[in-house]
Amino acid sequence: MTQHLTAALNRPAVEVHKFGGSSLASAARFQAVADLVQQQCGLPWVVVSAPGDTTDALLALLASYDNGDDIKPLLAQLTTQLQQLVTATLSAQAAMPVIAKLNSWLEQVPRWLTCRQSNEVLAIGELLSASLLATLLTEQGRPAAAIDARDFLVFQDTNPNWQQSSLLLAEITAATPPSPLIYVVTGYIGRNQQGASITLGRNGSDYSATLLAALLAADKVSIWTDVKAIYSADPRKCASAKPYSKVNERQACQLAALGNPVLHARTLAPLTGSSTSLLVRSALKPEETACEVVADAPAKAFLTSLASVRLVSLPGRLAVNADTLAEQLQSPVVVLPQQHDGSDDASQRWLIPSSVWPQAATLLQQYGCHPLTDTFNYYALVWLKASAQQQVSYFLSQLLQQLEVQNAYENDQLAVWLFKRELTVTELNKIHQHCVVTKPSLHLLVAGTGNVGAEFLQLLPGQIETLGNAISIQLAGVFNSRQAWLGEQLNPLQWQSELAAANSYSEPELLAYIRQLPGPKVLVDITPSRQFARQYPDFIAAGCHIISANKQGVTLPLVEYNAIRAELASNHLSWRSNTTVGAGIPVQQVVQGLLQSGDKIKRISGVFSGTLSWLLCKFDGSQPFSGLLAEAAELGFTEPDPRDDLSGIDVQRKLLVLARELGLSMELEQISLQPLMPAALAAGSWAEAWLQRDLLDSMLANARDEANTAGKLLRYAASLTLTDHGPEAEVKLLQVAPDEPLAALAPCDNIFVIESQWYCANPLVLKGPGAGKQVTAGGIHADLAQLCQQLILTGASREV
Ligand SMILES: NC(=O)C1=CN([C@@H]2O[C@H](COP(=O)(O)OP(=O)(O)OC[C@H]3O[C@@H](n4cnc5c(N)ncnc54)[C@H](OP(=O)(O)O)[C@@H]3O)[C@@H](O)[C@H]2O)C=CC1
Ligand SMILES: N[C@@H](CC=O)C(=O)O
Repeated sequence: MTQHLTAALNRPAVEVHKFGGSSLASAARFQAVADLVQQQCGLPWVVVSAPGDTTDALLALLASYDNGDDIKPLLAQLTTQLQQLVTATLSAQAAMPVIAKLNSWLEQVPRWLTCRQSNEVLAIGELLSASLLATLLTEQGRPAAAIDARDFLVFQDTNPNWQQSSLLLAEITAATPPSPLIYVVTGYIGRNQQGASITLGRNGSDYSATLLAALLAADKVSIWTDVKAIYSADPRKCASAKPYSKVNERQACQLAALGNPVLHARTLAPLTGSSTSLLVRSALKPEETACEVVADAPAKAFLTSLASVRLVSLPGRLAVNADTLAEQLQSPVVVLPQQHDGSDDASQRWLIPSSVWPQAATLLQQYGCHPLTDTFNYYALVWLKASAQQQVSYFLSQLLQQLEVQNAYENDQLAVWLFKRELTVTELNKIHQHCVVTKPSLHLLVAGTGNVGAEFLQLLPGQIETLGNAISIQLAGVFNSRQAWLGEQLNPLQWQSELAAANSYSEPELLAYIRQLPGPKVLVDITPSRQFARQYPDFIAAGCHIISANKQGVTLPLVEYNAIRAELASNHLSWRSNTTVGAGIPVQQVVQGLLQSGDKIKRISGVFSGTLSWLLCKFDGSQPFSGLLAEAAELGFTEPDPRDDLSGIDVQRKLLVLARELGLSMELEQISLQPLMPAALAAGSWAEAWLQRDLLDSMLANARDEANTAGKLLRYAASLTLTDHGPEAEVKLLQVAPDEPLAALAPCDNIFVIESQWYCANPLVLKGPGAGKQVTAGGIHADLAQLCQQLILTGASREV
């Protein structure tokens, strides 16, 4: 390869930009390419493919001619299509010479066909792209010249003739006028030593670009495509495919040799050993970071497939190697790793695409190589490993067995699996999750933005950061009873202003949005709404794990509660509700821990209401009870409607939650309840009840006086006892002696006294603040962190 041309051109930095057919499929996309070219610094060199599917249309024309059909209709259709492209892209005046050239090429088609000069026909698409783009750039004030690559790109057999090509290119640039020009070069075509046009095969324009870059000793080649990177797998099939920003050269070559569509096998060859960097960039999203192919990038994991291949067993010593055959076939030939089955079988196994098998068989015969056994047709999946340490795990091998893998070949760098049928997208995704370590990502939806919900959201950015190394939590929705702020990657710092500006929503709209979010996803219910909790089955069917601070769901009548559990089980989803009892105190976890480790719980009792604990601890007669109640509400201890606390229903619900944790099929009505408010306050709204607070004050003053007289303290207590006749559960106001465990509470404390087979004489006691927005929001985050842990351990997206 020569580098003299760059010196002769005396340009500070040389960049080659290649645009494929889909980037040039319409006038709008030509315009976008022209804009992109103009944004590049200096004088970029541009390599273009044929517009859209022009090459396919030309190939169809050739096939039609070979079949003896009349080509006129196809030719007329193509002529119209290309002329329209030109007129839609350029002004009338600028279009005229381009149309004239196009017509002259198309008019020669019948003659070329007769003379069997099919490559002349195939060149038309690239010639048009170069001419059209150069004219468009010039029209926009950036003088450009179209170059037919056949004027300089010369091949000897299948190899470029570097010296001749370099000299010819220098002559072209020397002959152009001195004003600075952007050169737009045709991809895909060249000339052989005899002067005949040749084409460079599938994705040949990429190869043209790297050949040109080598001739120019360019600093950089950008391959502009419709994808933004080289992915761990085909992103159209694998939802969790990872875009890589750097891919090492060895693996890029391997991928190309395996027929991966992003890079052509020969694309990389001209740059081997040079300092030219190769970038894959998205023409649709040019602002996104490019993916660079570099020599020393760490290896990554990839999964790539060959849809229909022949497995060919050949003798150990061969007169031809796989690379040579691949070159001749212009198609991948994959050498399979040896199977270490203990035999001394020295034969080689190659995979050859079925589409080129007839030619391959003929070539092999010419080299005197005869397949040892019959060849078979397979779908092949290849895993390029990120390191030699990556092995086929137990779970992966189980999965492969389930999918009826026929043959498996593995070495330190890759594993190849052969199947009798093409794998489905779901199957591919499952294998991908085992082969490519991806950080799970969890979509989070938050319902309820009141007292506790706002605190939860306030803590969220810190939690996202804390858990960020192992899992990516993406806020995907925040809503209350009025508005919903929905979107896949919301900034939690902006929830207040964004929600305030958000629209109202309907339940079907919300569900439709959630359904289309990729899993895993979690709905965090921080509302007090029973109606909302009744919709859990819909959210679960839409793929959501559930975290409830809302006690309504966990205390629904058994029929509904069991239906939710069944829906969760059939969707393999979980339900966490640790804050429904004891706020941040991990009561349910402790109960579950004891049960799972074989203990038998006999009784759970204590003070389960933070609000009532706070009120009764503080209630010394210096102010009416209702005065303290207003303070408790202000501090965020009370339920949204404080009568849920005063009526004892909140504690009754908590006791039911614990009973159900113990596996008891209980209903709320089975828990006897002594309210801590007069019945008259139950009617109407809370505002109306508040007007009758004197009744409440006098009831509590009386109770306090009675307790004082007995030298005791008031505590609102709950207990669940498992007796031989079944469970007994009650919630009531107690007078306790100052030396009893329930007496020694700080305001707002909950206490849970657990008596079990193991904790018999000396019960297990959990104590701490049982209400308040901070501890509750913290408790919800603990549930979220546990869910994340579960997703990390099980490989989140395996739940797909
Ligand atoms: N405070 C505490 O110590 C503890 C509280 N909890 C539970 O936390 C939950 C929230 O309490 P808190 O924050 O004080 O309540 P708030 O009344 O302050 O806030 C409730 C929020 O839920 C929203 N909401 C109500 N109904 C719906 C619905 N159908 N759909 C969507 N959103 C709805 C409300 O919307 P809008 O703003 O539109 O009215 C509001 O944003 C309750 O279930 C409570 O029992 C659990 C443990 C401890
Ligand atoms: N209002 C409740 C809040 C927590 O569940 C209580 O006071 O315990």
